[in-house]
Formats: sequence, structure tokens, C-alpha cells
Amino acid sequence: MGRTLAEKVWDDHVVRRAEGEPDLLFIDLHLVHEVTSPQAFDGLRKAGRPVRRTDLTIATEDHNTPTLDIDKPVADPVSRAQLETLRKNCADFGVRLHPLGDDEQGIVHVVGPQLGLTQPGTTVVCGDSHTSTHGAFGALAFGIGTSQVEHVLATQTLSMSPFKTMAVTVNGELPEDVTAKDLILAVIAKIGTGGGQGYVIEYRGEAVEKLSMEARMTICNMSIEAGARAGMIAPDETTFAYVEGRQHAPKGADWDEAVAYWKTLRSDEDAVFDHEVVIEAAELAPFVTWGTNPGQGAPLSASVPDPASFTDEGARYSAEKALEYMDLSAGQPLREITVDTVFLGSCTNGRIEDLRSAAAVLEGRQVAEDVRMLVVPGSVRVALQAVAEGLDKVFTAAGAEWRHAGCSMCLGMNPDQLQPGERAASTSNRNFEGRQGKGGRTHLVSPQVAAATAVLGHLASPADLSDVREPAGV
Ligand SMILES: CC(C)[C@H](C(=O)O)[C@@H](O)C(=O)O
Ligand code: SF4
Repeated sequence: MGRTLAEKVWDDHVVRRAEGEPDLLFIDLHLVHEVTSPQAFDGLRKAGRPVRRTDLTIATEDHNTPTLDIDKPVADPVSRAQLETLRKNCADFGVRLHPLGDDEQGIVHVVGPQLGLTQPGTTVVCGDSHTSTHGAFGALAFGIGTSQVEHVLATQTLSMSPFKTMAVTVNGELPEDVTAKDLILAVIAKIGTGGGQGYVIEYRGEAVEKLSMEARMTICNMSIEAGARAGMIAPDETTFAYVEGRQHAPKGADWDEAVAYWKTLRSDEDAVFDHEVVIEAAELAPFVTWGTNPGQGAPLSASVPDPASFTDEGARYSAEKALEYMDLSAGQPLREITVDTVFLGSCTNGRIEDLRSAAAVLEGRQVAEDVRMLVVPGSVRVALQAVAEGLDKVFTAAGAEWRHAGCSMCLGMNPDQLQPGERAASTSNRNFEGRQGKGGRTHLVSPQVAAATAVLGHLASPADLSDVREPAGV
């Protein structure tokens, strides 16, 4: 019987298999950040063990880093301690680290791909749930817990139980105003935040094949929000073109050999998935969330749903709670929801293409009075590229704040936070209660919707802006 892409990558990494036991997998790339690594390094220290493969391990600082005044000491003592601990651990164990201030620093899931470390057919792990991002390259990429981080540091292997496979096939072409973010929010709304539990999801179909690597990363990134263990997309010419020439990409004859292997990484025609979901791209529209989990979303043109309309009791209860927390009422048009803050950034939508598309909407326009917009590139490299293209000027001319790279307002682990009761349109991936600051309210949106929302002060898409901008030269 044929195998799926995920099964092929898995099989190629098994170093030990025994009846009734989980497989032991070799790990090609271990990404490390300050939040989930301290106890793992402590464990190694106690056991007197070194890091087994420092050449396959790389660390960056992202969650606790400030996005202003990065040349000054980190003010918050907890964050400072986290960063200092990572620096000491990396120095003690010989792990490559890109600290705050370094040109390769940034969100761990932006840094791996941009260095060419994330490659098709590899196994990638990190003590971070959004490691699923790297699956966009046809890598098998999992988030792991701190004890597993220690295991990988010590052995470069991981013990894993088998997963189920799911295919999400997106037929046809996405409408012009529909982005990868809208697509994945629609997928999660359809299958639910638990719909992917136990599965590795492979995204396929014409609409997915046409997507850029940035867009594919947005989709795989949020697989975890559907509860999936990983998300994957088969590597193709788009993938190879993205990887080629990057710092750690194979070179010369190694490149040709790698591409020949990567081309075999597709699900076989006769491969059988445990579950299949089919989506018609033409039916999709800009999508936003109204609730407090990423599955509580709807097309922007819709209204806040009535909890009573949910037949499932759990869904009804959770919608009631969400509306209460979000201070929304059933029937309210989503377009009429006003926001205080717009956050453009995160490992979901903090890449150069995301910044470009938001800048294209903001060019010649102004962020509404009473709205603050934070633009936070996913990495220093993304920031440098944006500056080279003049995007930072577009953002600041529009009245947005241009910040230093990091996780920033995606989660409240650094100074960028919502105040209690504040409402944000955010390009990040989680709208949980208090995620962006205690009492803060989050609507998940695409970069384009974020930019249009910043201009109008209420949830909006670029199509709503047609009369706001003076054409250039008039
Ligand atoms: C801090 C980290 C463990 C966490 C994760 O695993 O995803 C964070 O990145 C997040 O997005 O909530
Ligand atoms: S940007 Fe957000 S989701 Fe991504 S790693 Fe940082 S905190 Fe987690």
C-alpha cells in the first residue's frame, strides 16, 4: 500500500522499532528558546551529560524580548532572568545562540526557515507548539514538552507513538481577497479546535500548491490550533526555490542529490488517509474570529452568532462564555466591532510577505485616531528586508509603530500587552482569554484585514477601503 508524505518522513527517521513500543526517531533539527529550555539544561547538568549534537541545535531569544529599547538592560526581572539563563546554558553547553541584538535573532519559527535549516523531509522539534510551522517545507515538525527537550538535547532522538493521517484538500483557486490566514481559520472553524487531535494534517490541492512558502507556513503554523500534532505540505518547486542559496541549504552536488530525494516526498496516489476534508477555495472569504478559541470564527461579512444556534451543548456553552468575555452580542455585524489595537506580527504572520501585503493596504492611508498599530517583524532579517524595501516608512507614515523583532503582543510575556478590556485585531494565532494581556480581547485576522481594520477602526477588509485612499499623483 502507498504511504503518505508524513509516513515517508517518519519511516526515514526510525532508529529503533520494537513491537508494542513507540518508535525512536532521529531528530534533524532542534530549535530552542528561552521559555521551555531552562529545566532541560538543568536536567543535563544534573546527569553530567553534554548536548549530543550541538551542530543540530540552535537557540534564539523571542518570547521575553522587548521590542523597544533593546540596547538597554531588559527591565522586567523575570524576562531578564529567562534570557540570561538561556545565554548561560548555551555558553555552557556549546549551543549556537542568536541573542537580542544579533542579526539572526527572531521568532524561532521564522529563524529556522530563513537560515535554510528547515528543509524538506527533515524532523524538526522545539519546545514550542507552533513548531508545526516548519511542516510547510514537507518536514515532520512537532512541538515537544520540556522533558522531551532534555531527551533530544541528550540523545538527538525522540520516542514517538504513531499518529493518524488527515488530508485537507483545497480545490480550485482562492478568491483574490482571500489569504492563507483566512483559509486556515476557515479550516479550524470547520473541523473544530479538537478536530485534528492525534492527526498529522497534510494540506494539498490546487489552492495550496499555488501558495508561497510564507503562506504555507501560516497554514501549517495554525495546525496546532486544530489540535493536530503537525501540519505538512509536500515540497515542490516553490519550496526548492525558497530553500536554495540559504546559509544552511545544501550546495553543489549535495543540492542536486537533496532535490532528487525531496521530489520523492509526496503522498503516493494509493496512500490512504485516516480522514479527509475537502474545501472549495471559491467558497472562502476573509475570515475573523469572534470568540476565545481559534475555531470560533466566521466570514467578516457575517454577524456574531447566537449561542442558541449551536446544537452541540459544549459549543453553545463555550460561545456564551466567549461572548461574555469578548463583550459582544449575538447578531452584531462583525464589521461593526471597533478595536483599540492592531497587532501585525508573530510566527503566523510576521514574515516579509505579510508585512508587504499590509503595507500595500496602508500606503497613502492613515491608522485611525484612537487606534494604535504595532508592526513587529518576525525576525531581524525580516526587519532589514522591510527597511530595504521602505516598508517601515510606509508603516510609520501611516501612524503605526515600527518595532524590533520578537513574539511581542502575540502573548503577554514581554512589555507589549493589551490593557484590561482593550480589544485587538491581531495577526497572531491564539485568541484565548488574557493571551495578549490580562482582560484583553483578541480577534484573529489576516495581515490585510489587520491593515484595513487599522485604517477604519473597526474590523474590515481592504475591499471596504476603496474610497479612502487618494490615487497616487492626484
Ligand atoms: C511559550 C511557548 C511554550 C508557547 C507554545 O508552546 O506555543 C508559546 O510560544 C505560545 O505561542 O503559546
Ligand atoms: S509568535 Fe506567538 S505563537 Fe509564535 S512562538 Fe511566539 S508566542 Fe508562540
